[in-house]
Amino acid sequence: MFKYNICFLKQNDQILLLNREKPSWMGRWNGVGGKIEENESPRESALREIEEETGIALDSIDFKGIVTWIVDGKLTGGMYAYFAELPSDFIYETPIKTPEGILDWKSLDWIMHPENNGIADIIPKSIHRFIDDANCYEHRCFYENDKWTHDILIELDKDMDQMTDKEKMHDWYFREQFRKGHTSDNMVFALQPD
Ligand SMILES: Nc1nc2c([nH]c(=O)n2[C@H]2C[C@H](O)[C@@H](COP(=O)(O)OP(=O)(O)OP(=O)(O)O)O2)c(=O)[nH]1
Repeated sequence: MFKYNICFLKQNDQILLLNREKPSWMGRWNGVGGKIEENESPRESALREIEEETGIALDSIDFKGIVTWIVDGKLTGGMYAYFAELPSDFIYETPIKTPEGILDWKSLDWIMHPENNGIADIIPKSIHRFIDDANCYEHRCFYENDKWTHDILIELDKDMDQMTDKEKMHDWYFREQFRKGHTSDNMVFALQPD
């Protein structure tokens, strides 16, 4: 249903980030990830994107929920979020220049620094949920006139990750969020068809 995934790989107190060569977040640091291809589940897509962008082949990765974008009151899209902790003795030397951008390990202190303007908005706000919280959330990010305004956190059911059927996932998302009162008649859904 959502078209993208975003993945955070952690080792000790560092996260592997990509300084992006192209939009979105061009020139800024973000997780690795990309577009979900047809006939691919969000998880399969995340594992493929990680391998394509970093060369790291993982067997397992944790689903952490979704990040959605509400732009001028419209739900315009979103991405599935994944997290993996790499063993302390895994050697991955950076920086690495790739066609997607520069890969480098960034410390959590650097990521969380209040004066850091070089990073995708959601990361300092949500990275600790991805790392430390066993629950899954929708991280709903609100933008007005191209500017971030605020975000809200809504707990999700981990089962969402098991749904490979896009229509089922779509129905489930809207039913769950309505049930919990997290959508309202004046919230407009403007997701583009797959
Ligand atoms: N489209 C979009 N992607 C976003 C936003 N915020 C954000 O973190 N992302 C993430 C999701 C993906 O991990 C990444 C965008 O992926 P991409 O367009 O490079 O997809 P891709 O690697 O499959 O690229 P390509 O094959 O089409 O060149 O950025 C946003 O506001 N819009």
